[in-house]
Amino acid sequence: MSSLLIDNIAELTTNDPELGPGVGGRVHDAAVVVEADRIAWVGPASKAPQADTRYDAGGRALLPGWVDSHTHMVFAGDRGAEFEARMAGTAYAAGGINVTVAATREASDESLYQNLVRLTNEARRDGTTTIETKTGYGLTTEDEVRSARIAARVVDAVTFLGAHVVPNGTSPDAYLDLVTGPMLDAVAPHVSAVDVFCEQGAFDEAASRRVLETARSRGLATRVHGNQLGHGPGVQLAVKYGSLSVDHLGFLSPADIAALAESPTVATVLPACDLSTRMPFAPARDLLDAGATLAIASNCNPGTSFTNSMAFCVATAVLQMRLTVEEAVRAATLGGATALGMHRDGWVDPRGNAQPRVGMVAPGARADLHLIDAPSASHLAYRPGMRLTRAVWIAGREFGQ
Ligand SMILES: N=CN[C@@H](CCC(=O)O)C(=O)O
Ligand SMILES: [Zn+2]
Repeated sequence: MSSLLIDNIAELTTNDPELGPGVGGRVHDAAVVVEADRIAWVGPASKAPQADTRYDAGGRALLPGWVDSHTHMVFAGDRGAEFEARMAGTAYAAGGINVTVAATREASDESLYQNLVRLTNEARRDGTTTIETKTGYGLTTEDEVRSARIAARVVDAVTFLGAHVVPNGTSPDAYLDLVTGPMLDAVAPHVSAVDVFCEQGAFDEAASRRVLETARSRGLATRVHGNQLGHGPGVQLAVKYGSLSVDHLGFLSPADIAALAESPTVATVLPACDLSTRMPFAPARDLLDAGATLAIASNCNPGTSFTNSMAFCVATAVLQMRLTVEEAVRAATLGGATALGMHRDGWVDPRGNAQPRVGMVAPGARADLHLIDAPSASHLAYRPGMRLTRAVWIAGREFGQ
């Protein structure tokens, strides 16, 4: 088994309190040894063991790769005109999803696959080493299974979002029966979780409850799109049903924040989406101060957030949501891993391979690393909009820049 020593690291973010102080577990003048797909050793460069090969980090900062725990990247078509209208004053509404549904149904398998590969390559080049994506632009049994199968070839986690919106020309009751019945049966073998868009114009409290209850009764993990466009029951349902995460969170009551603070359900904020829809920023500061586990994700999709730049999301979370750099980096790495249940060893990827934990740089973790062209992680927010990625390793292999 060949080993790689990365040394001359000015600042290493480990996210491991046993390795360094603060929420980032930072180590200065550090080195890391990678063996095959895992981290074998982490510590001060002066104590680093020998390895087969050496990479000189050149006094730069090394971080865990980004874990993007919320995207919708199996789609076709473009909604630039809708975005332009929104910037001219038209409010975002859930109904826009059906525009992408129509284009996605029309697209060939190959073009959906190629679009997903293009988007995931963009993300990986920019330091994202773990990617979740959702179905939800097919909304027939055949199109949802197709989306899940295509996603399973490319990403690390696939979530079934048949309950995204009621497709045009279908009755809400009939669709709910389908999405909690035959459609779920057909898609379940290809996904690791079920999501529901609990919002006005999508699925109300009773319908969302039924989606979550059915998924739970089948032993599937759940997630919720909640409290995006207004106050609503999304957070409370996610907590009640033990969902892995509830995502968006622009409109939270004190009781919602308290519920998340006391629950293992991860609060996932989506700063690029808040910006791109001109909605209020989710109260990430309040959530952290209350004690909730926080994740930051891109929500890359053609309607509300057409970016997969986690660095942009982190910069926005620092500059606009009042997080410290360490907090934002942790939320975009270990926070995302927790939201996906990948912060522990042994999670199974869509190809059926058991994987080591992600989201930290610690012995035994997957060797997912992101070297930036800066002496410290602070530059991610200090130099907003700059592409700082210098090198990326995914499971120990360097990803081409
Ligand atoms: N909110 C629901 N789904 C996506 C938007 C999908 C779309 O508009 O196409 C989201 O997370 O923002
Ligand atoms: Zn989403």
